[in-house]
Amino acid sequence: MGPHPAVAAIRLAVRRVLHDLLNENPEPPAGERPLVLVACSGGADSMALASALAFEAPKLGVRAGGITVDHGLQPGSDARAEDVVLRMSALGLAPAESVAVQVGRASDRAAHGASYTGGGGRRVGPEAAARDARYAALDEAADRLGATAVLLGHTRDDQAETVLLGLARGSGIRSLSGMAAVSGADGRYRRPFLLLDRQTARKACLVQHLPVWDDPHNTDPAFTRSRLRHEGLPALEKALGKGVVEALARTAQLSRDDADALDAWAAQAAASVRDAAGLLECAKLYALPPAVRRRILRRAAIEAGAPAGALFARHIEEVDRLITGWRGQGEINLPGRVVAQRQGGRLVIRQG
Ligand SMILES: Nc1ncnc2c1ncn2[C@@H]1O[C@H](COP(=O)(O)OP(=O)(O)OP(=O)(O)O)[C@@H](O)[C@H]1O
Repeated sequence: MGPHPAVAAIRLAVRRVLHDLLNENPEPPAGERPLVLVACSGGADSMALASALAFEAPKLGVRAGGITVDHGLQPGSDARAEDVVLRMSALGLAPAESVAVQVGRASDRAAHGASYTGGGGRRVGPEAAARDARYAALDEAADRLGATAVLLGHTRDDQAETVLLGLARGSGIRSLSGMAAVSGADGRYRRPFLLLDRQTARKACLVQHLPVWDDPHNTDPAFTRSRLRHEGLPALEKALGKGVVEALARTAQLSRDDADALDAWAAQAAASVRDAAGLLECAKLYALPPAVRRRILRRAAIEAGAPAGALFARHIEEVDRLITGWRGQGEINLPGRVVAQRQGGRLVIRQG
């Protein structure tokens, strides 16, 4: 008898990613077997992922290890992290490690010297600060251990939530495109479960008798994502039907393809709208479709020193009005002390 369908599904998802990794890296360094790590919180999604990696990796000549990050946000989190390490070891993952980070202040350092500042020192909320600290620690662990990839347990449900959060921000199709299946430096992070629903991951843990830890943050209504998970999405499903999660995940994929195409178009067009001195020509910008023009403006603002995370759609719209709604406006102030100004048919964006 084959494995339970949920177990078969999680294993297939991981096998596909391992095949991709082996195809991309046919020659592992110094003839060693490649190492793939799972980032495991001890929750159902990443425990299911850990079990599937431990099962599939040896069959493909891949070493499988696991890292759990102790954010130190709750009393006893260190003991829980050690417990996750034991569970990962019991699955056969080696190395299996916990890495402690401190979340909260920009001066904090993750263990082993990894640092986080929330991307250029921008101000971050508690959820984002924990995430930044976690990725810094995972990056550091992957470098130190020479791992080819780090697997993350985000599911289709997480993807649907991310799309809705992007939709609510109102900042264009890039923010609707959710999480990428492949991301990070050299495509280090992989999300094998992005097309798999959370219930399947949970079921796979249940039938394999894997104990899972439910993060109290996931049900705490103080957190936006938790409210969305427990109130927003169920209400949408009630109003629109059960297919909503799948449709939102599909929206993510379609939006990502569109956003990538528009980014590529904008990158090409950016050169053709500059004069010999490299300044942006307003008439040429005016002739471009708004989606392409705004991308060029955004890129120019970032190149001038505006921090990407602080640059919102409304900033770019204001700069765009210097092109499309010119009535002699003055300078537009952007984050990072960047100033945009129209001067004699040219758009000048520079740090003031
Ligand atoms: N403390 C942690 N240590 C290591 N990896 C983590 C940790 N927290 C999250 N991750 C990774 O990030 C993924 C997404 O985490 P998140 O908390 O957003 O979602 P989740 O649905 O609660 O996942 P899980 O059920 O695995 O906890 C996890 O599946 C895991 O791969």
